[in-house]
Amino acid sequence: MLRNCARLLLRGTALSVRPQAVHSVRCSFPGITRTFAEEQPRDYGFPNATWNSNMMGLYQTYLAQCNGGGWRKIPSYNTTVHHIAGDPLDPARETRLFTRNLDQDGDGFEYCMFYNKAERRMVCLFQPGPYLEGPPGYTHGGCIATIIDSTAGAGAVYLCGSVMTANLNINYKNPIRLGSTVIVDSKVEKIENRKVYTTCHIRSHDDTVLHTESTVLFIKLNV
Ligand SMILES: CCCCCCCCCC(=O)SCCNC(=O)CCNC(=O)[C@H](O)C(C)(C)COP(=O)(O)OP(=O)(O)OC[C@H]1O[C@@H](n2cnc3c(N)ncnc32)[C@H](O)[C@@H]1OP(=O)(O)O
Repeated sequence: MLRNCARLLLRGTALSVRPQAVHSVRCSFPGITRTFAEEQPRDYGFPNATWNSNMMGLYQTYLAQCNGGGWRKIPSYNTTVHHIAGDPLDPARETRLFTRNLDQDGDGFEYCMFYNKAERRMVCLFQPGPYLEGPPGYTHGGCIATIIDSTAGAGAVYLCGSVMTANLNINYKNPIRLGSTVIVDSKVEKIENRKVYTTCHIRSHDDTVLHTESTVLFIKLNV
């Protein structure tokens, strides 16, 4: 049963999304204007007005490396597919991805991801919002664990297909100020049968501060 649930959850999180809510969103930034078709689910990995200048600068830097530089931008939706035969979830029920569960842009997890298959890396540009507070003014450790798990998990999924987190170890080195921009950099180091070993570091936007170092073990499900 647990295994089936895991399959359903992770199959959904992998590479496709349920075409669900109707969104009509316009994002305008210097050089970037996008209007989303009504029936298209919103890709939350595109800039919005709450992104600070460091977030925008890094976004443009990674985006530039998507043209022949080995990177590609990963779409980010607010829900996962669970309309699969035998799904124990009620198909009529709305679910939301934990990291995309707030309605107001900027309040919670603001992030976008870029994937480099050759380097087995998934990089997440992350700007924690005010509703992720732990210590006054700083990001809650559980939220930091979440963005590590999500980034390393996405990297494992893009390389290996459906996986489930089995173990997550974090050394918290320096607190992350709310509203700042950090780089979550994960890498698949080793694959042994069903076990996918990853490392993940979080550094400040300018690479001067190491916030966390971590290892995450994922177990492949569809083997
Ligand atoms: C694009 C979008 C991407 C989104 C990414 C999303 C990231 C978020 C991911 C999550 O949040 S997942 C939710 C949190 N994780 C869980 O709830 C997992 C709960 N645990 C389980 O479901 C099962 O324990 C698990 C699927 C991980 C493994 O159960 P299995 O029955 O499939 O495997 P098994 O126990 O036989 O172990 C398989 C191998 O892994 C090893 N293993 C399992 N758990 C381990 C562990 N904790 N530490 C070390 N090794 C472990 C185990 O020893 C064995 O090694 P060997 O093949 O060498 O014998």
